[in-house]
Amino acid sequence: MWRRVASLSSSISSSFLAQTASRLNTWESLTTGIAQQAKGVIAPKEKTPFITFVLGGPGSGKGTQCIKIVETFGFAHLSAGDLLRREIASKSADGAMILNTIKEGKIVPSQVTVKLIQKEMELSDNHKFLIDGFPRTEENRVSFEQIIGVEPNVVLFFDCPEEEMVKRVLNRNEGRVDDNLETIKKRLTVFQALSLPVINYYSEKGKLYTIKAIGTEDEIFEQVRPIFAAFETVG
Ligand SMILES: Nc1ncnc2c1ncn2[C@@H]1O[C@H](COP(=O)(O)OP(=O)(O)O)[C@@H](O)[C@H]1O
Ligand SMILES: O=c1ccn([C@@H]2O[C@H](COP(=O)(O)OP(=O)(O)O)[C@@H](O)[C@H]2O)c(=O)[nH]1
Ligand SMILES: [Mg+2]
Repeated sequence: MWRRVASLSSSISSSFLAQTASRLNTWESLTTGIAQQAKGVIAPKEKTPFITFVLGGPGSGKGTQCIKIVETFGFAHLSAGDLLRREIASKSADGAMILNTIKEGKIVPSQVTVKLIQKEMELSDNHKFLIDGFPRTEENRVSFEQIIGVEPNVVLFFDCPEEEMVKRVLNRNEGRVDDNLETIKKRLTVFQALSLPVINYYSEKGKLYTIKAIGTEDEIFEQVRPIFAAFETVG
């Protein structure tokens, strides 16, 4: 956990601090609380974070492929939808609002989702994060950048035909309140209107990797594998 390095920070030489200053900037907002504990010295994390956003319509196979990426490349998997469902289950203050939003296929306010993601990142021992199903709107994206203070290294887009996504969601069988035809239709409209602009943004930034999300799970993973393999080689 990156908290533990806070106590070491006072013994780190100033030249080391100078060398790592730009890296630390990326962690500044995430580490603010910890930095304050360390007598005003910003606590370095052991490694620069490597962030992947995993995007795609409902049922495009994001979660399924994330499991394979975790197994093969050792990322921490943070599913925004799972974090929100956990809030509902824990009967937190936001639980009822989140449940209604999910049933309607709408998007939960950015601050709520970003706070949950931030907490998970802080608690993780890992520095490689797969953020699954987020950001879903431009507002989500900007909010993450402002609150967390970092941008993704890689953005995966699972590109899947609508009729295939509908078929998969209706067969998902996980007892989800949003896996019904009425909600999925709303979700597809929200995806087109609000999520595609985020995907286009990262395409223009040269960070987008588009995966043709039809075929078997293994066939799809063979498109995903080389993307991360290339980053492993670079170091
Ligand atoms: N390549 C695939 N072919 C057929 N079904 C798939 C494929 N990948 C995932 N599924 C199934 O489709 C459903 C939706 O997949 P999931 O990973 O939950 O998608 P998402 O997280 O994008 O909504 C699940 O029931 C999953 O088992
Ligand atoms: O950043 C997020 C992620 C999810 N959701 C809500 O949670 C639902 C389910 O998201 P999840 O990623 O679990 O769905 P999937 O795409 O995997 O079917 C979405 O339709 C939204 O209502 C949200 O508001 N913000
Ligand atoms: Mg999912």
